[in-house]
Amino acid sequence: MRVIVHGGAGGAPDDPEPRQAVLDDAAARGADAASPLDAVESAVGVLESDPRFNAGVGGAVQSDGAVRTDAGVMTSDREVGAACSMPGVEHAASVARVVHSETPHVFVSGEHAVDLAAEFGVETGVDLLTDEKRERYEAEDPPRGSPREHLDWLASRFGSGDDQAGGRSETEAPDHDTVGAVATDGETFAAVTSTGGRSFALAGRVGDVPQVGSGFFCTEAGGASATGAGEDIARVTLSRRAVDFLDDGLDAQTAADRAIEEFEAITGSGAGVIVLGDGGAGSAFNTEGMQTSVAEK
Ligand SMILES: NC(=O)C[C@H](N)C(=O)O
Repeated sequence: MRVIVHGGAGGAPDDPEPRQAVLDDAAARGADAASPLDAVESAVGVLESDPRFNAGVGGAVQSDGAVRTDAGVMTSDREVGAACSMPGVEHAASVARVVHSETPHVFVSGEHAVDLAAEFGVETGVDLLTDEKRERYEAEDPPRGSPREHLDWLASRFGSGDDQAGGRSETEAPDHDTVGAVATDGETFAAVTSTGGRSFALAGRVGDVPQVGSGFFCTEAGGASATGAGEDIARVTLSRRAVDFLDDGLDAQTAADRAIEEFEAITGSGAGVIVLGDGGAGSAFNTEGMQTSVAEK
C-alpha cells in the first residue's frame, strides 16, 4: 500500500515537528491497511483524533460556537460518500465511508448524518471543542441573535480566502489544518478529506471538503485531496482538476503543480493539494506551508 497524507495548507505551524510525527504515524497506519479505502480511513482517523488538526477534535468553531465536521471519500470505481454539518462526530471520514459503502446516495447532511453514524457504529456525542478554540471564540464577542447578526459579526472576522489559508486573519486564526489522504494498492485508489471547516464561518456553512471534485476526487488514474480556502476551492473544483491532469497523462507532481497554478490564476487565493497516481505521489501549495507524509509497505 502506498499512502500520502496532508495536514492542511496555510500559515507555517508553530509546532511543525510534533505535527510531522503525527502525520508520519498516520501515513504508516494507512500503509498497514488491507485496502485503499481502509488505508485512507485509518490514516485520517489518526489526524481527526489529534487536536492539532482542524478535523474531528479541535475542529473550527462556527458563528454559533459549535464545531461541525465534514468529510468526503471516493474510490477509483467512482463510488462517492460524503457527510457534512455533523456536531459531535469526531470521525467524519468514517461517516463518509458509511455513505459510500452502505447507502445508494453520495451525500448526507446534519442530524441525519449523525443518526446514520450512530446506526453504523461511528461514535457520536463527542466533545469536539477544545479549551483553546472555546476561549478564542468567547474572546470574539460572539453573536447571539439572528443569522443577519451572525453575518455582520463574521464579516469582520472571517477574512478573505488568503487570510484563512495562507496569511494571518484579523483573529490570528488561520485554519490550515484540514486533513486528507490518498492511497493505492497498485490496482485501485481511494481519496478522503476531513475538516471542521473555517473558523467563525456562518453556522451551517459547508465548504469544499465534502463536495465531490472540490475537496476530494478519484478515478482509475488516481486520487487527490485539497485544502485551503474552501469557497475558492469549490469554485474551481480543485481536486477534480488535479485528477484531470493525471488523466491527461501527467505525473502526480506535475498534476499537483498545474492544479495549484490554475487555482491561483483563477482565484488569487491560497490552497494545497496532494495527488497520487500510478507513478507515485505529488503535492503542491501556494500558501506558507503544507505538511505531508508518504508511506509505503
Ligand atoms: N483549512 C481548510 O482546508 C478549510 C477547508 N478547505 C474548508 O474550507 O472547509
